[in-house]
Amino acid sequence: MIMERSEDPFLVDGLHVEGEVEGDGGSVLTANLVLDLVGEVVLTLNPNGLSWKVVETPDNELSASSCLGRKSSRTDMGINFSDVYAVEFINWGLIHELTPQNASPCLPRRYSEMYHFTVHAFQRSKKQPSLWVPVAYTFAHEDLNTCQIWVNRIEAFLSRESERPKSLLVLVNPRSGKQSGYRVWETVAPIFFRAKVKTKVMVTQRAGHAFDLMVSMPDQELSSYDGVLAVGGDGFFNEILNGLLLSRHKAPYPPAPNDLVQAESSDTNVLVFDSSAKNSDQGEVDSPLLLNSGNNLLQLSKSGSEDGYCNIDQDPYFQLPNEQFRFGIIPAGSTDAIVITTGARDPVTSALHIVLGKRVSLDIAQVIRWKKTALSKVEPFIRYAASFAGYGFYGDVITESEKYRWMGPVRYDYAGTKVFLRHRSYEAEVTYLEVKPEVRNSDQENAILDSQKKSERLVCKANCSICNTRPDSASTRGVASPNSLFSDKSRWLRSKGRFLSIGAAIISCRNEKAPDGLTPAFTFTSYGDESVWNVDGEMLRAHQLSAQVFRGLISLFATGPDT
Ligand SMILES: Nc1ncnc2c1ncn2[C@@H]1O[C@H](COP(=O)(O)OP(=O)(O)OP(=O)(O)O)[C@@H](O)[C@H]1O
Repeated sequence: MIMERSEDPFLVDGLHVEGEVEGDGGSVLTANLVLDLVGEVVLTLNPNGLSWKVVETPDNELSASSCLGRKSSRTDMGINFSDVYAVEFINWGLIHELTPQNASPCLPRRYSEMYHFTVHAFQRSKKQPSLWVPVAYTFAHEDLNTCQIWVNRIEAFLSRESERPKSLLVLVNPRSGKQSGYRVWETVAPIFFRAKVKTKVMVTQRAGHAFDLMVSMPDQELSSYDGVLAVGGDGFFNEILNGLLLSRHKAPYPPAPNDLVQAESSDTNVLVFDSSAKNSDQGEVDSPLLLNSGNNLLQLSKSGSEDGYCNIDQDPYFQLPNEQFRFGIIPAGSTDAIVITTGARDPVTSALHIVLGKRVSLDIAQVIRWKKTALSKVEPFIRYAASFAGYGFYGDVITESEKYRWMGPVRYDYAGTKVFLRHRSYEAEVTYLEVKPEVRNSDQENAILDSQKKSERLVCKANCSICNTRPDSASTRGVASPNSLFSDKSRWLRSKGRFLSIGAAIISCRNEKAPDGLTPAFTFTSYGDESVWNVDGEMLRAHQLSAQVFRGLISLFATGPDT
């Protein structure tokens, strides 16, 4: 390798910024620049990122970086492109060039005027590593051209990070939490601006507005975005999720409770799913989308899909599951359960994860209300939930808490305590699919045991190796549906009696501790008339209901620290 040093301020060894990189250590570009608050540094760009070394002069022995909370230049010598979300050319301006020796780091230092550019990245909060905070490094040089070349080269490397979004639809609920949705958006908007992510921001005017927007948005327009962000809480995210999925997700329903008839079997717990049985209310469904489960099973068998997922009439523009289109949440609500289960509850951390293009697959439950009261006709009504569907205690808490919305987030504590003290129980009948443990090889078994040792509460938030290497990995990457299990008559179990509560939490991807424990489908009949379900913070009144989980149905911009 021939190393050439020219009059050019850059030392270039085997430089191919747009292509393969050759050379010792892959160094691409090196130059002397001034790092703001530090002094002169030798800055090097390599395919993975930037690194710098302080040029030792008597004047810059000490860095004053601690004034801005930045690590000392002596320990913080580099940054990976995967952690850089923007580079900005700032033009001519003041640079805090040197810290006089022995001076207090926070005293004014020597200023120079130069051209400069800023590299924006994140660092983990020292107190709470799951929180990310933005950090900026400003480099300066007297020559305009030098700065521009650095900016162009860094931008070229950043543009290779193909997972990062370029265009997002942002829906803001001004009423979220303590009425702070818009303020939260204003806090994080500069991060998107710097990262050059185009945002179309819509502030909702009323409850249901986000739902209507998503339902009516043409698929072509939807596909022009890399994702949709909810600036709000779980209820608001739920509106967006439902607005998007309701007309676009096409799959067979789980069986209605009516479709499950008791088997003439000695085992009274075993139920048989009778796919030929006519639903007593058949014919009373008017919506073409809301077919009864019998019809859906017919479609399933006609589709001939091996995995049981019925891809009927998929829209040419917006397919589901959709790897490219992601949902995102900037938490601004009262509970923010989905953000908490997938990462850190902090708007800035979320925004940084989003611009860096982090991704997790999210399991989504489809909840179908068949009957509202014992006497009502079949009224199939669909809802999707990303975190939770619960009846009994949970339904009563949401009902009670609505009376105290004026209290803000504390309403849940207040309503929860009140409902708990009532100690009610609820009569119901539940049938559910038994999920048999899958046979794993010893490596997978060991990996699971290891992760369990590390943390009892460890949750798999990504398309992790264990989930991806499971024997049924095809069905865990988004095409999963328990429909293929519906016809397995031996798997339906029934439970009848009084319950304090019935709930199902849906957690992103899979919990490694219980990969086989997630009930993929259940049906429910209450003995009383209507019961209230809490479906991701929305009240759903139902007498008969069934639900199924679709694994990895949507992609989410991760907000988690470990993704
Ligand atoms: N402009 C608006 N005015 C009044 N209500 C709105 C408006 N926009 C949205 N909403 C409604 O506000 C409800 C609650 O919003 P959101 O989920 O953001 O906050 P939250 O209830 O405080 O938080 P969480 O759901 O996490 O407990 C949503 O169900 C939505 O329908």
